[in-house]
Amino acid sequence: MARRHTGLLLGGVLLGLLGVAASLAQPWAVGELIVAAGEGAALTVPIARIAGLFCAGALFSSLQAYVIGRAGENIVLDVREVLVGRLLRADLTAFGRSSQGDILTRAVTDTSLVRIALSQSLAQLIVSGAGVVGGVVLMVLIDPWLMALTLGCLGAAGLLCVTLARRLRRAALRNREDTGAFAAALQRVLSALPTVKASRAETREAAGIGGLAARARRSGLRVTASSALLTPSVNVGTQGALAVAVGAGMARVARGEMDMAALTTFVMYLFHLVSPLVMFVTGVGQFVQGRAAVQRVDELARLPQESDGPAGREPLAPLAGHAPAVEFRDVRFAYRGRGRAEAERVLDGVSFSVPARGLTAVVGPSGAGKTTLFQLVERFYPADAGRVLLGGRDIEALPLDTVRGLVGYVQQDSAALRGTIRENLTYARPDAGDDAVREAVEMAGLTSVIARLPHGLDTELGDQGIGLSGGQRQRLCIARTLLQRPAVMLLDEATAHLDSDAERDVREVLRRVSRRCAVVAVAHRISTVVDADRIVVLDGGRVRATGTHHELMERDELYRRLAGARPRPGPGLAAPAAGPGRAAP
Ligand SMILES: Nc1ncnc2c1ncn2[C@@H]1O[C@H](COP(=O)(O)OP(=O)(O)OP(=O)(O)O)[C@@H](O)[C@H]1O
Repeated sequence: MARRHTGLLLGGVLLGLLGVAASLAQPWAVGELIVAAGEGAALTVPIARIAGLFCAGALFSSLQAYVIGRAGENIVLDVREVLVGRLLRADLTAFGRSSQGDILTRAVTDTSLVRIALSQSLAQLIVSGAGVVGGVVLMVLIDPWLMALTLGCLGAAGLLCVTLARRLRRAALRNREDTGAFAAALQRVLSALPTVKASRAETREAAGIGGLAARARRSGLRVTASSALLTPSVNVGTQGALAVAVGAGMARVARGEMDMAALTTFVMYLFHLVSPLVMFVTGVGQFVQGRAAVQRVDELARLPQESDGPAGREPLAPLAGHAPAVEFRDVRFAYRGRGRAEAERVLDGVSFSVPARGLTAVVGPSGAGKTTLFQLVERFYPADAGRVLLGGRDIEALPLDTVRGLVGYVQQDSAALRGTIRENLTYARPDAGDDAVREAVEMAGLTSVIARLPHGLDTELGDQGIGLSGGQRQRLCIARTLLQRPAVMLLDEATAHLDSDAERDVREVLRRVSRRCAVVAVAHRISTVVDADRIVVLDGGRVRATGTHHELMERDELYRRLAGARPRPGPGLAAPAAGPGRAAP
């Protein structure tokens, strides 16, 4: 990515090198001034030359700082754009393994450090390195013997710096990780603040997060200690070199092996070497710290991505009428979660089909795999074996965009986003007109709710839709999905938060929608699905029975239990009796 901005970076480096050239010429110009003064010649030209070189040096170095800073901001923008794109298209299994706080730290703070590593410090290294090399070469030309002595002192300081830089890099990486852990812990509690308060866990959490902040401080101090040692070690080296150069140089002048102008020029170069040397070493420090951030950003950018499926976009034609809208054929699936060697199978040979029109309900005990079925239809995860078909076509053979355009999904936790109600409604179809929005709102039974809000459709909601009740949020999500006009609508516990009146309304909505497309609803409350055209009973990742409410009440024991009916007496199903261990309440 830095390579894309080579032009600006090279321009900045060139300006920096011009600045170096101007400052390297300054001691030479001072030497010329001394010679001219010694000979009693006119001083106007040498003084003007020195002034010109000072101004040019200052101009070039400030231009360099601006151009390099600009390249750095451009690089950060590119990195962030790519990161955001990759995060939004990340594979959900891989995404689930990362902590969101750590992702945020990498995307926000580490990318800023990347700028320093890839632009400022890199350019600083090149420019100040050139200043050091240029100065050393000129000093060798003036007096190689004196320069050899000086280099001895600088070399010792250089070795120390390399050791410190290595330590700094390790400390910086550790510090970035500790900062990420702190952010992750903070994000964890902020996203569940009401739970934290209700559990009276504020003090405990504050202590835990405070501990992580203290750990970040400790590794930050190690970074500071290593970088604080870097610059003084160069200073000691250059001061030692200066003392040696002046002492040995004066002895050479006294012996007549060197003239005073040459020694002055040499010492001035040595002074001039200090600044680029310090900058070089600071640049090394920043660069190694930035490299630690680059490594973390790079890891984030490698997050596995969802595959788009076949190239191109297939038109969102309604599904063919003759084929089932959705069909599961012997589907097996297990979540590959964090550090689980052997993932537990969640779906174990599921087969059933959903007609192109009508209401199909999926019921079953908690953990039976109902939500997982929906996740596979949305292609959030691929099936391990078997096939999921959409309108008779294997979803793996359809472009991802087409699959998600055809399928509308109202999640169990009714996700609403920060923004206005209108923005939430048109999220899946930003071009929806007012009439379409009104129709969807009406169908989802939200008209009166919105009419009571102070700004109607333009009322702002907080994070996760704060500002609406759970049931209202759920209906908002239903309206959003309706607006998308999907061929298959998946509703996960769409009536869980509704009272019986609202539930009756939503049931009516589902009935109406199911005349237009296939509706598949997961429900715990059997009352929501009694009038479903077909009910699939899922248990332990397998389809246990299918049929209408009456058929299942007749023949399926689990369904009767879910429906809250009295179990029929039969083998192995004795009516509950109070045993000796059970006390009456
Ligand atoms: N992202 C995930 N990673 C790992 N395991 C998961 C994940 N999501 C669900 N599971 C596991 O898969 C199993 C089925 O979960 P699923 O959410 O499909 O059940 P469900 O029938 O919808 O349950 P409920 O009615 O309680 O919502 C559960 O045992 C659960 O622990």
